[in-house]
Amino acid sequence: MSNAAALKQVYTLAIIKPDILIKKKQSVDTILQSIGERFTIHNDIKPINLSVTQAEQFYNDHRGKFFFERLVCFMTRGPIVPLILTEKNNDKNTITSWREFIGPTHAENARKIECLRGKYGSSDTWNGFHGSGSNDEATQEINFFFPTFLNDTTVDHFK
Ligand SMILES: Nc1ncnc2c1ncn2[C@@H]1O[C@H](COP(=O)(O)OP(=O)(O)OP(=O)(O)O)[C@@H](O)[C@H]1O
Repeated sequence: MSNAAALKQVYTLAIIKPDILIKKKQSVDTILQSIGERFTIHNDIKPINLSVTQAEQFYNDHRGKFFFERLVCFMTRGPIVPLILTEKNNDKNTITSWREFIGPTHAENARKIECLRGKYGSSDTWNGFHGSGSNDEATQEINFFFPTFLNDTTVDHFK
């Protein structure tokens, strides 16, 4: 593996999901501030809307599961904010750290601990936040939303 490939793995792809932008709009600045205290945000913070085709593609691994249609419907219901993040503490793994920060997928588990999903999520589907599950997934998901970022030579990927 080249150095560049190894160092690029520090990124993760986070999403603030539509439930936050629809139901908890007044909390977005607070959420972004708390994210910014722990993570560096590498992209412009810009709400975008996913088409059904894009949402189906993004969650393709879940195709066939009982919640797939519900998930696609939810993710296309309103704007989302995709974020490229790195953990500010170099001793911590960005992907694990962000997933810990957002908390468990299911609302009932998330509410038991201090985490973003526990605080702002509403249900198993409307759970507020996404985080890449692995380095490969992070690369794939960053390329999905930001096709030029990982190959952008004007970005310092070596920090
Ligand atoms: N049992 C379920 N019932 C309803 N919705 C679900 C269920 N499991 C997952 N989902 C929805 O599908 C998304 C993707 O599921 P996945 O298993 O990948 O969870 P995750 O990795 O915690 O979430 P994400 O991929 O969004 O970070 C979840 O975040 C949630 O919105």
